[in-house]
Amino acid sequence: MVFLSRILHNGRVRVSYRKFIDSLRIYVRGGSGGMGFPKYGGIGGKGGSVIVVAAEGVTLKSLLDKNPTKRFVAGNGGNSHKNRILGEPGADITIPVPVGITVLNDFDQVLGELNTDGSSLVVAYGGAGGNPLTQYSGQRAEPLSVKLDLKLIADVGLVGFPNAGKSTLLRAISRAKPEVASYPFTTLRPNIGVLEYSDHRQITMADLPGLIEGAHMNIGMGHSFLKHVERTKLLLLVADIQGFQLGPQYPYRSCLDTVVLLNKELELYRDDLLDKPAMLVVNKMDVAEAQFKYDEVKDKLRYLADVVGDYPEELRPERVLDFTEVMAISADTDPIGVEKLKHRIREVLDFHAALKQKDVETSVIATLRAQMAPKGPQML
Ligand SMILES: Nc1nc2c(ncn2[C@@H]2O[C@H](COP(=O)(O)OP(=O)(O)OP(=O)(O)O)[C@@H](O)[C@H]2O)c(=O)[nH]1
Repeated sequence: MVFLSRILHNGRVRVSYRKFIDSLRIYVRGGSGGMGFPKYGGIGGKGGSVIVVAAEGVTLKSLLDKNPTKRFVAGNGGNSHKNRILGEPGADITIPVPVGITVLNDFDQVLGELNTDGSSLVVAYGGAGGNPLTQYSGQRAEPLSVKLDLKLIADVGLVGFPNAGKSTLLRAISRAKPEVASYPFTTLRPNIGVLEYSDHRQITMADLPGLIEGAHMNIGMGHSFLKHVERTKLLLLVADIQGFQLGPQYPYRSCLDTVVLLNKELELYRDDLLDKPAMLVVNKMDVAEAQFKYDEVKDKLRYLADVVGDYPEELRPERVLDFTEVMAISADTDPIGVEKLKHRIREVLDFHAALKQKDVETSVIATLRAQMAPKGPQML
């Protein structure tokens, strides 16, 4: 029953993305400036500002629970008077937000990103204090609405159809304890686990809700949570060797189909996600005939470009993911395979980090050469 109530809604698959909040609109206003004092030329105090500050351990839900009105107003500047010619400045107000927040204005323009603990951004300035230019009236600050949009920061993002075993893999490879169950869409919110290595290196991995074909049309959990893989350095696709079927009235999708369809959904969300380094894990290799099925399909999985032409246009991605590696494991029963995967993930991340570093060095050298060439010694 749980399964049915989760998947059937007006005959379409639709599951709400409850409890976990990854976007919140708030209303902010800087404090008004204090009144000036014309008789003595006194200047009113400036209004306080509203500042968002990233802090570990804060969630958008805890912010909302503590501030159900979602309104944040800074203190007004003090008036100037004969004992205090310069009015006292209004108190700033700080709003603690989770690390990984992007702040956007009403036009969806990015005002700033807070990606490290303690980073901050002023979202509303206070009004100027009354002075001769304002005929000594304090300036009122305009109310603004800003959107706090959370994108998790993890090194690796798990992407797969529901039930592929993403949460099982995250449990096996890290100390995270995401919920695992045999029905689709168990994962309703992203979970993050930490992969720990013997030399204390740590790599973070995010487990995202399952994605199905049509996710871009908001089917299943939709694909909006794919924003959480935008900042990951590696996409780890997980596919069930048995394929996937949401219910009897839905088409069966083979393991290869699910990978092609995931590729398509990623492309429809943001096609530059396809440029990210990617690995593929084929899971549940302990089930009957898994090895036979895998042997049949592994080359096709590795070279998707050779097979996507066989798919109808609406399912066919225009560009394909280039997997650095395709690995077959059983997340549930093969700790050695999981350990091997853990080490490959690290090698792949390190390899791409070194490539990126080399790119940066090459471009710095090219810029320096270009700057030096006209001034350096010239051979005639
Ligand atoms: N036989 C077998 N079953 C597995 C394996 N990995 C996961 N499962 C089972 O597959 C089912 C789904 O596993 P989950 O880890 O919840 O899958 P998920 O991809 O996180 O699913 P969603 O949360 O719906 O996206 C559970 O019943 C798991 O026990 C495996 O390696 N072998």
